[in-house]
Amino acid sequence: MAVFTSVTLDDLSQWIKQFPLGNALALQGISSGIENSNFFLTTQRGEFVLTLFENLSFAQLPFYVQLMRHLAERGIPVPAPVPNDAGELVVALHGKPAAIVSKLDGSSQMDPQPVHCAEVGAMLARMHLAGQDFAMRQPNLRGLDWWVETAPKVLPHLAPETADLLRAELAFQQDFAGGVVYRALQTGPVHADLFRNNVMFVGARLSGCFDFYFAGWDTWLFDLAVTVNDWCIDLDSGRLDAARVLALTRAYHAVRPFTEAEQAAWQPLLRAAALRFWLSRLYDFYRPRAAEMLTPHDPTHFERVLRQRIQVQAPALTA
Ligand SMILES: Nc1ncnc2c1ncn2[C@@H]1O[C@H](COP(=O)(O)OP(=O)(O)OP(=O)(O)O)[C@@H](O)[C@H]1O
Ligand SMILES: N[C@@H](CCO)C(=O)O
Repeated sequence: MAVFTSVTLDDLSQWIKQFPLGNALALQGISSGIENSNFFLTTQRGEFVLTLFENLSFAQLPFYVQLMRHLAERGIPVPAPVPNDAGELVVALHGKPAAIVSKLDGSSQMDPQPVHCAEVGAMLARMHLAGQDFAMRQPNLRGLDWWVETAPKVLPHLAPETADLLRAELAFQQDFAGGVVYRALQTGPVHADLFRNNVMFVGARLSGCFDFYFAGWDTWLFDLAVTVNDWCIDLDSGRLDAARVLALTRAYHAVRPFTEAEQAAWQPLLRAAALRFWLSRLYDFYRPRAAEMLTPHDPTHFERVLRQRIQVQAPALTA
């Protein structure tokens, strides 16, 4: 279980009084996350999720929780943060920033079919449009600057040929990000981590998405590339599955049509999205943190995905 900070019902008995939720009745650590300490929390008012943020500061958090509130108010199915009596969405618990959000119905679809991918594509496009009038700005903290800063920390651990791939891809991405095509891409607040395990379904209907704690200002296309690189691939080989790619991208396009620059940038951004998670997984793998139980994600998966995106042409965005 990835619970980095232990919390008991006793710890909550006074703390919960600042929220309009009644008494805390049950608390259960959630095993699946790797970034934060998450708990299912039952109170007299219903079921919620309590998150203690292990890496994010009080200064960084308003962006994420306000974005969730903004999207929830515009009908995007995301967890709504619960304000305390002072109107605050983030409050200290055991010295760490913490938030309570509504619990979504449904369960993850870990074997997605085109029908699920279409739901995800349409929701992502609606989310991008709904974020257009969000007033706060925060960069994607796992964007290019972070890649440049992090690569030297993991390179010494890699075999020479793997290190060459990382260096070459980073150089390619720096070059691409400096070009006219990249600068023409539409930007806004993006989720940036919309993997299968961050979306809920009830049957074939998407019931919500969560885990906004890697959200930030970035290109909409990067968000789409992150999503496609998880939802539309064969997990063993990293290969794209054309039927799922088309279902997801067409559903997105139907809500928010792609621009010419986006079509030109598609393959480079699929590579960028693979690099981003390869790097973060390498970083987590070689610099593990203490947790009660933690299984780090496999970095070689995204190395395979990156090699695939370099070698194999992806289906065109509006084919
Ligand atoms: N609002 C919610 N409603 C229902 N379940 C939730 C909600 N938020 C989190 N969960 C559950 O908690 C689990 C872990 O949450 P989350 O993915 O946010 O953790 P994390 O540590 O930030 O993870 P990650 O490894 O994906 O970055 C999810 O897989 C999901 O089962
Ligand atoms: N989605 C990330 C984990 C952090 O949310 C990964 O698969 O590496």
